[in-house]
Amino acid sequence: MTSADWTNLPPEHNLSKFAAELPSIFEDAGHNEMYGVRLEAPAGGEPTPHMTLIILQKFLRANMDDLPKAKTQLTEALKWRKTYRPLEAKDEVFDGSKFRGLGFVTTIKGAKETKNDEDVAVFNIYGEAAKEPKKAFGDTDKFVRWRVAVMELTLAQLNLNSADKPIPDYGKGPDPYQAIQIHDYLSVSFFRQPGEIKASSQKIIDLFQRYYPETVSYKYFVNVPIIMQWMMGTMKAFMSKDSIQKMTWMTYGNQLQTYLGSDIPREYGGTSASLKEKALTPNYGEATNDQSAKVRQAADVDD
Ligand code: HEM
Repeated sequence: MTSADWTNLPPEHNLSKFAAELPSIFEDAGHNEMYGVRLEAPAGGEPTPHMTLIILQKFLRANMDDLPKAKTQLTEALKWRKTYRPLEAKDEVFDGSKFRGLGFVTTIKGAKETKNDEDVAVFNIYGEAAKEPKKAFGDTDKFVRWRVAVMELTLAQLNLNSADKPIPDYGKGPDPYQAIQIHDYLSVSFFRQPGEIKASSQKIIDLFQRYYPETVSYKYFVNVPIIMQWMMGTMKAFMSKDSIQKMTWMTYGNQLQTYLGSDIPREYGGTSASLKEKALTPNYGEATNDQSAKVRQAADVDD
């Protein structure tokens, strides 16, 4: 079955049933925008727009196809977006002295574990932030807002509004509208995790699980010193079984090529430009590059 079949979803399919419930969900949440996409209920005998179905599928998959649970999660996520206004975080100015150098969004061709020609990849250089944990993590709310800005920038790069990637077999195959996530822990070494890191990371893990289901495919943790690999065990306690299965950690940066191929930034031994040269970042109040501005514009949806 090909993506074309999404226009002929049978009414008894869970995605069709979910789409039919959208009007009541919108009314309950008072909002209908998700990741920059205006969700649309089926109307006038027309099929539900492809991008709406892709987003509904994320909520269904995160709930093992349980429709009532998916509906509750979508409603909560829409309510959160209505008040938190995460799209606006992409345009806000963040304190560069706290966050510059910690989050980058780029693209990688030929990643070995995904089926995509090109993937959007988000790099979080948390090893850098751990040198002075109070700076980036001391104010949890500010950190969360910045991390949400990085996430929304990542989702904007996925071009969810273009619906140009095929969705195989009623959504049973891999979802191509997902990013790869890399955490870089270079030069970190703690025997105990500082309290502010623990608080901020737990908060964002919980928030992403609730409001950004199925938006990340594979997660790589690089430059994890052997002495710190115990942390994997403590982090796993906060994560779903599904996301644990898609995580890989490694001691050295250049091991990333084994999974993502050679088109990775130079600092990981790849052939692509370094993150500082090529990647997008949130706004730190300096002249942003044109590409960043364009991405922000493309994802903007009026409320
Ligand atoms: C000590 C320095 C560290 C800092 C500052 C740090 C920071 C963070 C933050 C802020 C998150 C929240 C998720 C996100 O932003 O995407 C996170 C998640 C996570 N961290 Fe760390 N971390 C550190 C060390 C480690 C180590 C040594 C490991 C073990 C390999 C580890 C494994 C994880 C895992 C598995 C997650 C969950 C990722 C997810 O569900 O997306 N962290 N970390």
